[in-house]
Amino acid sequence: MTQAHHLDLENIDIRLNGRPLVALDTRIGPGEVLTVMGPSGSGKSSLLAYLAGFLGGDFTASGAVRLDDRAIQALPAEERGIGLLFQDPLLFPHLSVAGNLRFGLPRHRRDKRARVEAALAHIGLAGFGDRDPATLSGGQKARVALMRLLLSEPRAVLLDEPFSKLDTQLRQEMRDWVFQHLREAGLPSLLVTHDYQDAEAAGGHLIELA
Ligand SMILES: Nc1ncnc2c1ncn2[C@@H]1O[C@H](COP(=O)(O)OP(=O)(O)OP(=O)(O)O)[C@@H](O)[C@H]1O
Repeated sequence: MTQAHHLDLENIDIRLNGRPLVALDTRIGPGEVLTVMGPSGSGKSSLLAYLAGFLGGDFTASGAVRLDDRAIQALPAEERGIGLLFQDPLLFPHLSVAGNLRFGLPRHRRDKRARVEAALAHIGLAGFGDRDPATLSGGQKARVALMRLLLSEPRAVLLDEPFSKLDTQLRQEMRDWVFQHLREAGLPSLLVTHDYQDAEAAGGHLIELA
């Protein structure tokens, strides 16, 4: 484990046009995954949007979001230190695979080339650096997306249905792979999913929004 981070969600109260939508008070420790489930419209995406810093205008929210004891709920999204992983890998089509990974690296990092090479080897894609991301398989794209996220050195991660577009076998492999990496990186994570097997593989607490 390189570093240990923790995320505190203190008395979070999200309302939509004044009506209570999400109420939550919990801590996510280093390497832990909190799974959030619930029916369509119960507020899962709104919770992620609040934590990430882009909740829409019809919503109001109160409560503190502390990342490593620092309140971040008033910071702009890019200053929060939170990484996002979505359903689609969202690789930049105009960049090579290596270019996508390089994009994740903080600007001040030196030895970028060596880091990207090491990252490619780590995800089993040594020699794939010059490839167009469109030529990768679904699983390869997903691995590049997670590695790009980890290279950006987030202090917490939000995952929004990250496996839902993968077929059953790949889904199983990817969930184990992703959760293992998040654990090893000591990152507190929040997973939104409709799949109980995702929750089981995540291994942490589960909350269900009503
Ligand atoms: N930009 C928006 N402006 C106004 N209302 C919104 C907006 N986005 C979502 N809503 C409403 O907020 C409520 C919660 O939506 P949200 O997307 O958070 O639910 P969800 O649990 O993520 O649903 P799903 O599982 O379908 O993705 C719903 O009633 C939805 O219609």
